[in-house]
Amino acid sequence: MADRDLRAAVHELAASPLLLVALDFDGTMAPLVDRPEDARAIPEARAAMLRLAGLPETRVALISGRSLDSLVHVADPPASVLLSGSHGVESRLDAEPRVTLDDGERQRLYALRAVLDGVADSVENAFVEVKPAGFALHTRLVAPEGAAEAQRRAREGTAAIDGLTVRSGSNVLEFSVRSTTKGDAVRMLRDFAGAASVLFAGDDVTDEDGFAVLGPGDLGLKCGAGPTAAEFSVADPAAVAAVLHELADAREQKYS
Ligand SMILES: O=P(O)(O)OC[C@H]1O[C@H](O[C@H]2O[C@H](CO)[C@@H](O)[C@H](O)[C@H]2O)[C@H](O)[C@@H](O)[C@@H]1O
Repeated sequence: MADRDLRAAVHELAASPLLLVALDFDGTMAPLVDRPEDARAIPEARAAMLRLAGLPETRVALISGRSLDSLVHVADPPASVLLSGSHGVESRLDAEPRVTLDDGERQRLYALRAVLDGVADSVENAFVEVKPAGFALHTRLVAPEGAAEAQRRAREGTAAIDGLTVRSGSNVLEFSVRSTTKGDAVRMLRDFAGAASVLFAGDDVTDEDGFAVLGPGDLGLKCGAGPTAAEFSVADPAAVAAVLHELADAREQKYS
């Protein structure tokens, strides 16, 4: 870690009373890969997550756009790690998670599925990922013109369905019948943990909602290039892991 300002901020954060370390998964802990089910945290990031989760007065959370099931599959977090999935729709907070959709939401979900399946079936290598309150149309393996066309048709075909939240991510277009964001997830997890300070790390456009709700005493860490509301940016998941290990070192000293 070469950035002195970031190092100073990490050491300040380490001195906080109850600390929440909230981490996005894909692109932040894990490099992006072709098939969502193959993504895994790099070993250094996983080790940092486990170190921090074992420290006193420190809660670790994963905040992901993935469904909880998918997040658990790829991240394999210990039970003490708090989870927020589907962009804030689902959560696992020291207890079994559950999402119950109302009738209207269920009907919108069926209508959504019909449109997105139609698009994916007609575009080679496009596929739909199922989540409890929505779907992700993946186009990473589709040729660029085909990907743009698939996303255009998906937007057009779902335009008549009320109350949808549509998010564009990395080679993915996501649709949800709920409008929660990662900002809602950060707020909820901060309250649940009773955290005095929060570190939130993320890489994608949807993580900007999480950075936007951070305040004084918190630390926002963007992974990768591009405009961001986060206070600091680092290059890649390895650099995120280095920051997390620095935080764990400093926090271990505080409690030794
Ligand atoms: O909030 P995150 O944890 O960053 O999740 C965002 C989306 O991640 C997954 O899709 C992305 O990663 C895949 C695996 O590397 C990649 O194949 C895909 O192109 C990316 O968009 C996940 O599949 C989505 O459900 C998440 O919303």
